[in-house]
Amino acid sequence: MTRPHSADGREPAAVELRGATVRFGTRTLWEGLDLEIPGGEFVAVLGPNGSGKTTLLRVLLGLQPVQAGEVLVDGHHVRRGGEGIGYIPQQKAIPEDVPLRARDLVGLGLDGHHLGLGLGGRRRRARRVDEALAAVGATGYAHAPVGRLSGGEQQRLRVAQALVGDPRVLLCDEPLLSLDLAHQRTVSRLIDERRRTAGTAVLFVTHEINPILPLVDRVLYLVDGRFRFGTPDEVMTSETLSELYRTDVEVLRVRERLVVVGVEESGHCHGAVAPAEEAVAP
Ligand SMILES: Nc1ncnc2c1ncn2[C@@H]1O[C@H](COP(=O)(O)OP(=O)(O)OP(=O)(O)O)[C@@H](O)[C@H]1O
Repeated sequence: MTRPHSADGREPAAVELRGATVRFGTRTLWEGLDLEIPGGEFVAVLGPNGSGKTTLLRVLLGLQPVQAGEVLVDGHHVRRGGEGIGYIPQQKAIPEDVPLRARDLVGLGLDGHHLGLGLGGRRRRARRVDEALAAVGATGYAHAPVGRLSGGEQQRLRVAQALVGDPRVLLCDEPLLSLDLAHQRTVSRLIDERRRTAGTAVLFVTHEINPILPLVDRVLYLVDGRFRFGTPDEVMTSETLSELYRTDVEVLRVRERLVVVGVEESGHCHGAVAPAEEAVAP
């Protein structure tokens, strides 16, 4: 894909939203969203259930139209099936009878890539798949039927599938769920390495910022149509979160971890403790 340059010859941002607005019927999910994310940046996308985090990823994938504004990936207006994006979707178990081996699933991430025809092309493709499997520690089950693998094993394959095509932008929807601590570290390290060596921009949706906090350059925090975009030090403060949630929220730093007090969420917590648990913070 050719990369258009701006008038001053600079490379375009990996991701750019200008005044983007999404509405479902009469409900405005968010409006006037401006984001400019250069290659190599790691952005955590936070917010309570239903605040529109997954919808933002769907917008970037060209699966969800915006009602106003512009959305560009690598300088091109997004379209469904566009190149250059790797996507780790929110986890759903793969049905047991899906007739795919682990390496076939990873290979799907190369569909649409032109690696050449004939034996040479097939070899290049196989090598890329082998490397991606090895990177997530999945070589040992490369030939297993995917439906028989555990949730964590399947998740590592999704990560390999998203990375195998060398994406310019990597969209991750809670990719650490159901991974044990060792594999959470493997996967975060892999994503971090990719953005450092290949300049891939990362948008990482999560309810739990602490495992990735050292990697995060900026945070996009969405709450009920309001949003804030900035460094963790700018966004993860009592003042900013109290404004966003329109209630008193306290952000504490405890041994390099962020503890958000006063925000109750159903389902998950992003380093948050509900008021009844406040005393737990050591
Ligand atoms: N196609 C659609 N039509 C109508 N409403 C939709 C559609 N897609 C999403 N929504 C609504 O938009 C809101 C945001 O959904 P989204 O999945 O983006 O939230 P989220 O922040 O990722 O939530 P979670 O943390 O629970 O995963 C939800 O209330 C959802 O029901």
